[in-house]
Amino acid sequence: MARGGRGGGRKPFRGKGRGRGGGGGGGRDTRSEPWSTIERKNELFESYYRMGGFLEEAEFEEMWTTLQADLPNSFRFTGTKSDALAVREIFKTRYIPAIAEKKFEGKPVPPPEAVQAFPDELVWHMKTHKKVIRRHAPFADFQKFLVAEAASGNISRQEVVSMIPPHFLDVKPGMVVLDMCAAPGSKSAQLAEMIHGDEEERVTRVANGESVDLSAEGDYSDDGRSTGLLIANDTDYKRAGMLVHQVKRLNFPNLIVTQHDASIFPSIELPSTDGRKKQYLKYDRILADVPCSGDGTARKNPNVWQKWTPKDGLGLHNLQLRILFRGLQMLKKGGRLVYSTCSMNPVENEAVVAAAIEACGGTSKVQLVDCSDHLPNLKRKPGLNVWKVLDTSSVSAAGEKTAHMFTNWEAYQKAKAKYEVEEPARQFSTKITSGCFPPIPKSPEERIPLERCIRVYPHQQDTGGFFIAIIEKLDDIKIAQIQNPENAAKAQRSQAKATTTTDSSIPTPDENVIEADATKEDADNDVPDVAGALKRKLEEVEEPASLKKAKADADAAPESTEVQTEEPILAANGSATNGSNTQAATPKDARLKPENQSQNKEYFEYLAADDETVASIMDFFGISSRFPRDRFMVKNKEGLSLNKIYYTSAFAKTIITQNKDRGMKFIHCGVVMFVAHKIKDKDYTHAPWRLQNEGIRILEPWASKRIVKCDKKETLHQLVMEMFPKLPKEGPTGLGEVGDQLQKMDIGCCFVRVEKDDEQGIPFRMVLPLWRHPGSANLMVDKDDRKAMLLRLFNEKDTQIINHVADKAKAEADQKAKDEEDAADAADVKADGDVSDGEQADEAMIAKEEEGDVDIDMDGDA
Ligand SMILES: C[S@@+](CC[C@H](N)C(=O)[O-])C[C@H]1O[C@@H](n2cnc3c(N)ncnc32)[C@H](O)[C@@H]1O
Repeated sequence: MARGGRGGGRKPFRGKGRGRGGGGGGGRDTRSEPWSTIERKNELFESYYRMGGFLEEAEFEEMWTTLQADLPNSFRFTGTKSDALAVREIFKTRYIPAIAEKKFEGKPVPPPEAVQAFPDELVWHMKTHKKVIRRHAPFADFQKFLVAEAASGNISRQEVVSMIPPHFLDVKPGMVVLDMCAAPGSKSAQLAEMIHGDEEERVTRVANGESVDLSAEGDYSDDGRSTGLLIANDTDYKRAGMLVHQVKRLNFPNLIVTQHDASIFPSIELPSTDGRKKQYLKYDRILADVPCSGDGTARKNPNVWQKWTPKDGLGLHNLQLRILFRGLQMLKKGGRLVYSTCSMNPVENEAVVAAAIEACGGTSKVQLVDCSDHLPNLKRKPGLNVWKVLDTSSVSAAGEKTAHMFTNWEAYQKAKAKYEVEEPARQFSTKITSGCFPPIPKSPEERIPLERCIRVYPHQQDTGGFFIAIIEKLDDIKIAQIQNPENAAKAQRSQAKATTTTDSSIPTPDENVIEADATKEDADNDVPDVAGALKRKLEEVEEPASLKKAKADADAAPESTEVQTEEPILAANGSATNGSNTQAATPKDARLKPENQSQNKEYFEYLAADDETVASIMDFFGISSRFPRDRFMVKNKEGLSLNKIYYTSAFAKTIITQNKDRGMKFIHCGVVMFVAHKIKDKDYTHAPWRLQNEGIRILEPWASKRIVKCDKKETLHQLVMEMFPKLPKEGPTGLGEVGDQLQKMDIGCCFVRVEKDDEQGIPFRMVLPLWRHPGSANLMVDKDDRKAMLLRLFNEKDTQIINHVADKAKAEADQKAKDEEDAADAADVKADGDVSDGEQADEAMIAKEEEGDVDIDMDGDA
């Protein structure tokens, strides 16, 4: 990835305020109690999974014990494969042997281990107890490395199971990918890496005039650059903000972030090819990592233990179905969609997949892909073909709840209808639809092979629980109306009533109903043995085979109705046309108007290809004319190059330009490439713009001027450790080969190139921006990133960064304070008030300087 120089980049996301790291979007962790004190018990939750036919008894016990245990920490090495492998190697050779030697209370301490499910040892987990980590130096060192590399973006802490779905999407560079529910963005990051591929290496070779196969392993036809695009979307305002924060650090110009309800995700318009007919974007790959109850995250989420009810899953089924269906609509023919949840509940999983396939017109239109040979080391279980639906009912909102387990739709309807006659006040969930139950195929050919879905249970490889379905689109699908459960409930009631009066085989409530005292309060406190009650009393509602068969035909008809061929959800004038889910979508949501964008609008204005500012920057750095000049963008309404200039891929530009006035909520796009450097005397340089860590690697292969080579590791060490080292006009600089080159260079920004050098222990190529001042030079890398570089490259943990300018400023401030002190009555004046906070003053000043907010002293000599 175009990560600026492997040391730089913006202040990265440090995980604060994160939701579940790629886990579910359902109940979030809002705990105030310490996790260790949370009682990992919920009778209803346990009963459902114990008795629902998921696992054999012995295996269930193993699964349940694992689910109650803490989750190991896990992380993956990120970025392009070669960079990720290089950082992994540092980690393996430097930290693992030291940890492996340690003993705690006489026993060997388990070191971090590579997770075998993933290739190339790029994913690791660690089960070591905090107590041990705190007490042992090798762990503390490793922890420091982990934190520094996570901050620099070379390591991403992510749950193991959350890393699985992108692996099954089979993304290639050049593909157009939509991540429908993307926040906080850990899977988007994986997808971006896949779309990016080994772009940098190819671009460098193309720029050097080498002949390169630009179609091998993906589409790199844009002079070695990947032509693909990732659209990462989330409907939630706050979480979308987190998503932007997370993806910004990827420095990926082929990325757009949107904020829409995925179930009515707008159709994105493409430029017309014949001048008349409108065309809409279809995706090669779609990830639908939908909001879910998150019961697979129980190992780190107390809400699951404290609040789980069957209504969580039932309440989400319809939204999940609508999101999946919309995804399938927008998928290209031949394209692949991965549907995933961090729930183990079939109502949110197999039921959603089956209902969506039926709504699409069956397995001739969309089909589950058998991926049993992919990620062969991933332990998994097949998807379910049979399951039960658990519901609770009560006679009043706060009243005692009764649990019911239904095996099919008819049984549910009959039981409910009977209650309506005998106990009308009893309330069932309004969310149960026929789609919550296992599908009944009309014929063997139409059977949906749900066993191709993938279930990952916690005990299999010491993770959370997860579900993945890989779906391929075989043919175009018509738009269907997916019923809203509230509306469906009315229809169900009348239908069920009719059935009640004619069907003598209706079981009595006693046969159907689990008379468990599972009141909400009880579930939280001293719950009676519901599992026991279930075992003793449960007689699931099964219909006689004859009745089942007689009804199969009627039942197999999808509850959706085909209404018309596909039309865009968002028309050119911003008003909604008929979408897949017009019943369920509020018209207000769908009818986005262009004006809606005026509030909190992000502006994306592209500069003309012959923009004078861009031309002067290109000239200053000697950028080849092959580098595209029409992809630079600014983010102000007037389209002026004032402070920052961003760069996007060609396709991102096409999408933004074509759709920004159609009501699309684009909330992020573009990698910051240049920042205006506000200097006192602009005559010093004709391009007072700074290169940015974020975009530097995109530009550097095409540059022929302002390049400084750093060949020696000790010079690199000095540049990293010292901010604003002196650069005398002549004579020895003390900055090695870099100083010699800088002496001959005018004021302004330049590229510092550091080539990979195994002998010297430089594990990968780096490109860093440096500002050459009149009397000093400074790498434009912030303090934290400098520290991370010192640790990564030189194994230095505690080296202090020297800041010559700040030291000078502090010395001056100290002097001023002292002068004031001398001048004042020594007994009354405390002179260190304002100026004693040297560190703070330094930080503020450097931060301002790095942001370009202050005028730099052009004599900048330290
Ligand atoms: C399971 S989380 C996604 C995790 C994410 N894929 C990752 O790996 O970091 C589900 C996300 O769906 C979002 N969401 C909920 N309802 C949505 C909707 N109707 N449309 C789009 N996103 C939605 C939630 O805000 C939440 O961020």
